[in-house]
Amino acid sequence: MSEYWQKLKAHRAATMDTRIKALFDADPGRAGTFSASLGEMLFDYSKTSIDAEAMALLIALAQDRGVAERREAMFAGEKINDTEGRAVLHTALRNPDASVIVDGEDVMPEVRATLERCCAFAEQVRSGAYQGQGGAITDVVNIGIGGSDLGPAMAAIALSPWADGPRLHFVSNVDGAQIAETLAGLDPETTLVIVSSKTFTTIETMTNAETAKAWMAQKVADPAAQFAAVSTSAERTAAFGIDASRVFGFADWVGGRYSMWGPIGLSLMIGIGAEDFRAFLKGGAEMDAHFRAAPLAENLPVLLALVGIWHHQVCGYPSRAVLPYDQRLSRLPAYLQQLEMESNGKSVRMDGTAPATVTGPIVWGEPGTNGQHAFYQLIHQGTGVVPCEFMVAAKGHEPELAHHHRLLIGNCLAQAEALLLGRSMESARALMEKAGFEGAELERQAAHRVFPGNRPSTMLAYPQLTPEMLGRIIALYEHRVFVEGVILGINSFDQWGVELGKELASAMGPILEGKADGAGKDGSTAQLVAFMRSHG
Ligand SMILES: O=P(O)(O)OC[C@H]1O[C@H](O)[C@H](O)[C@@H](O)[C@@H]1O
Repeated sequence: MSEYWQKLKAHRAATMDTRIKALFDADPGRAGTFSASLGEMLFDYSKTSIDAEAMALLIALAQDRGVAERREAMFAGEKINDTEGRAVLHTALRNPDASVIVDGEDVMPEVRATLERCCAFAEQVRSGAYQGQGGAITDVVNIGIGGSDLGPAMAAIALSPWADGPRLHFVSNVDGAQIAETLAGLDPETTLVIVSSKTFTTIETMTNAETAKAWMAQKVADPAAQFAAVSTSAERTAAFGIDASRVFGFADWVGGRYSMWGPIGLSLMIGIGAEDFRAFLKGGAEMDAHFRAAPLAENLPVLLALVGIWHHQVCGYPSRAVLPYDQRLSRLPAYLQQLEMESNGKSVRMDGTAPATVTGPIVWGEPGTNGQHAFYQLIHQGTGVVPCEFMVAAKGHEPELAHHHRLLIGNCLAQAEALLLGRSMESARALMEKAGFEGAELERQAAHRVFPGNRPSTMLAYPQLTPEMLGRIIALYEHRVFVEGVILGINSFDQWGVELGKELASAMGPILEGKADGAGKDGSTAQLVAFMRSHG
């Protein structure tokens, strides 16, 4: 363990009893000092126990771990994903004017050409220049899972005020319930199906794609003509029968969970239009430029990562909650669960050794104010501490409902304040006295109304959720994951942990069908197979 980890732990131990509120009392400028901004986006991490010394140590740790060097290696197209032998260049997708060399070749002409093709196809679908066999496309179904679903599905909700194209639907689960219910409401003659899969082998996606094709074939003479594909495998998309003119490729240096900036965003492009999609890319590129240029101590992704390191690795809080006070970001927690947990949920470092500290935390969340009426009880009064990452826009999209938005913001700020301040036993007693309690009963009732407070939170505030702002937010979190990964010494860009379950699942099919026996299975699995066979 490097000297900075030791120093951070020692500093935490020495300052544990200092309440965050006391840090504000001691330093009237605290909010400004422990905040950073990019244009009109403000990141305030002052409601955490990080003080000047902790921040200096965290920055020193980031420097010691080579964050700046790794960052440049990533942008330069070096093969930093070295367990898969790949570069990591999703940033190139949102910066089409850049020049990036991989294996001696400038990859950008291809990136630009694909973006142009995607945008052109999206506009053809929107304008009716491309038609279904029963007329203009009214509905688009994106079939994909994980990184081939969560990004565009999340963004389609986030950017609904910009949706002026065909309706978008997303099918990911192999559970037939989802595709059955989605297709039930649609007309095959005016539906476009986009099969999105980096590998084009994912069992869920391929099963759903075949089902959609059969559904289409019931009413349409040439079902494949109403399919498009997004994949790195031109061979497999051709084998599925999709014409190359509607196949949009990307390179293996775009990780699945980092892929919404390229052709995986095709459904979104159709929904909101090429121009607004480009604004989303622009927002991502702005965050990239900031990430590369801003000093570490003013660098939003670096600061967000260091707050994460402080809370999980130094303070030992096991999870973090993402709490967007923005109903349109309702799928952001799910998106971030893949981004963060698939990237940094590792038990091995780049060099093959075990990490010296815990790695990625559990990430969870729900939009506010809904969460307040559900799990905030635990956040306020539970025995464990959950650092909360709030986010909120100053302005909504419903001017006639500005009073709703005021309430939304009020709740968001009040929750962060309540977490910070808490309520002492003394105040709880005063409340109970007013309510007419006395003696032992007053004490008992008051104890239930105590809030420990001193619970950390951060706030990401922005003027309004626009395509550009969403691009900034997503890129901010991507780079946060990267910085945390570099500090932990792990590869944030592979996902070997998803493979074993897949292998076992493909062997389970024949056993469930009774075509293979389950000999050698553990007792529990054998019992469950028997249950499924007899009740199925
Ligand atoms: O895009 P695909 O190749 O179909 O992959 C879809 C998803 O499945 C895999 O199991 C990975 O865990 C994800 O990172 C990926 O996004």
